[in-house]
Amino acid sequence: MAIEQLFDVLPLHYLQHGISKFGAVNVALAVLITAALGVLGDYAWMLYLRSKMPPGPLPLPIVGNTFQLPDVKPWIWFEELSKKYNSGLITIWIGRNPTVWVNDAWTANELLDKRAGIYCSRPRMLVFAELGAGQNNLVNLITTTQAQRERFRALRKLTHQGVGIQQVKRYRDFQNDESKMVAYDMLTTPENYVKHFERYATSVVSIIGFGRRVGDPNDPIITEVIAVMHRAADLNVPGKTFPMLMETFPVLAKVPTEYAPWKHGLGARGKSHRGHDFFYSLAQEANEKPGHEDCYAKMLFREKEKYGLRDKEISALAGNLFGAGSDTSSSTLITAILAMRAFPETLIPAWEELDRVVGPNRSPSFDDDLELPYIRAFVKEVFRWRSVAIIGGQPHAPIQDDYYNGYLIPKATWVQGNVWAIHHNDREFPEPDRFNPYRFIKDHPDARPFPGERGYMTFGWGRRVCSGQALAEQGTWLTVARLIWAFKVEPAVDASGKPVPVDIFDYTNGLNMRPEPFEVKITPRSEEIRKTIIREGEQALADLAPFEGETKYRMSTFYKKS
Ligand code: HEM
Repeated sequence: MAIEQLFDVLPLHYLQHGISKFGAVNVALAVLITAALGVLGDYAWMLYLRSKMPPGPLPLPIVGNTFQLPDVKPWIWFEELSKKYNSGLITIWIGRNPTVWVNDAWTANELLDKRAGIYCSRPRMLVFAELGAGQNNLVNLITTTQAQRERFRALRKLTHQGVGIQQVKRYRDFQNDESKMVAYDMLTTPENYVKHFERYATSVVSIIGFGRRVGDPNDPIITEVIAVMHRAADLNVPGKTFPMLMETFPVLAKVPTEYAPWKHGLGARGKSHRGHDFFYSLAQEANEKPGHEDCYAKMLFREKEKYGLRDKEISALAGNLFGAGSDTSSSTLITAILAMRAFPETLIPAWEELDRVVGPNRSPSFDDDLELPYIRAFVKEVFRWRSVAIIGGQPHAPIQDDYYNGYLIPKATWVQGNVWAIHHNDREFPEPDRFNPYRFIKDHPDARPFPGERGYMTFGWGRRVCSGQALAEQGTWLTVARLIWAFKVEPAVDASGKPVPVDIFDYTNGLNMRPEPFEVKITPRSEEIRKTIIREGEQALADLAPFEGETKYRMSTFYKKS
């Protein structure tokens, strides 16, 4: 577009030549007039597009709606706007980029699922992709050309060979064992429940990826990877501090980081994508180590030639397990604890069901699933109530101009599913902030129609739906069922003996959100159950022994914020 090109085509020597020939004042005037005309023309183009696109607040030239964005949690504002304009789709201009927000389950289903062939691409993303995980990483891959689509299919196929529906059934035993370790660790340090969940989630993907478990909750791989994920999740929330100028003027991303405060330390020259080297090193280390022949890293090296895999792709595929799988899965479990603490009445039918079907002498396993419909509903409600990927992960982008209800959605527009609004609509979920598993019990008066068989949109849509969904659903079922079976979750008490309240709205501001730290009292439901947890935990630890091992690599030595 005009303005962007202006920056690209104004080499300095032309300017110097112009000044010596026409004088500084005249050149300055000419530059000013050209710039003003450029801005005007550009704004006219923005307004023209706006008249065709879904409704939304009036954008300003160059900055769009950026300075109207709230300081935190813009998804709540988008939900309000969607109600105000009475439209499932709204347009928000982040700088000069129009972004379309889908606030309604039926519209999301219509566009992102039913028209999956059109909405299968990602837009160009400076912050998340080019300065972050890489635009050629599967999660960010643009699929507008045939060659890109073929690469996407190959990378996605390889991911499915690691965590596809059939594959994850093979992981049930060790995933179950790691989940038993959570219950076991909760007996001694229940106050560290967040750490136990992070260890569990990281260990599961580490075993899958590298044949190596993560046994220590303070292992730097947990803290370092999750810290990077939180930073990426914070930086990518559209807001006044969102480095949106770069998305509008990609040329700004080329300015050396030390002179570019708007880059927030991203993409330091010569250090960009260093995280990749870390994951490549982990994968190579696993590949060279004897044993665990079926781990994902070894599979990637085996398939390297067949798929023409570059080192960066191996690194990205291996890294995605951690990047996409550890923070998301652990945050979901923290939400489950918050729900148990804030809505204790929902545990009573769960305990009744578990006591009837499972009893105190063993913990629940997958084989019980069909006989535990309320537990299944409970887990679904955890996914719905406070979905971790609150704006549905990365944006989709249509590969051609598309129309919906007469509105234009131009090719390559950011189209983002507002999962908050979708799961918060009281037409589908009456009293949406109330945690209520009965919404997912068939024919129950609290159940409402919802597109798709799962009843929630926590894992995204269409061809970009989360590759790790089966693994995450399986692991969340196992761990939530076990936690309910094992523990009472009650208010913590302060020094004066008063119960410590919790706030069900007090969540972080990242696009992967989790509850802010809260205190809670977690104790075994009975002495018999406590003994079972110990017995099963000791057995699980013995069964997990073949996965014990150390890595010599640390993320912090590869990936430095400048
Ligand atoms: C509770 C846990 C999880 C949640 C809520 C979640 C959610 C999501 C969402 C919303 C997306 C974007 C989908 C879209 O663009 O429509 C996504 C993408 C993705 N997720 Fe997950 N995820 C979870 C766990 C995992 C795990 C455990 C893995 C792998 C081990 C994983 C791997 C991926 C990958 C590779 C993509 C990119 C797919 C693509 O662009 O083609 N996720 N996830």
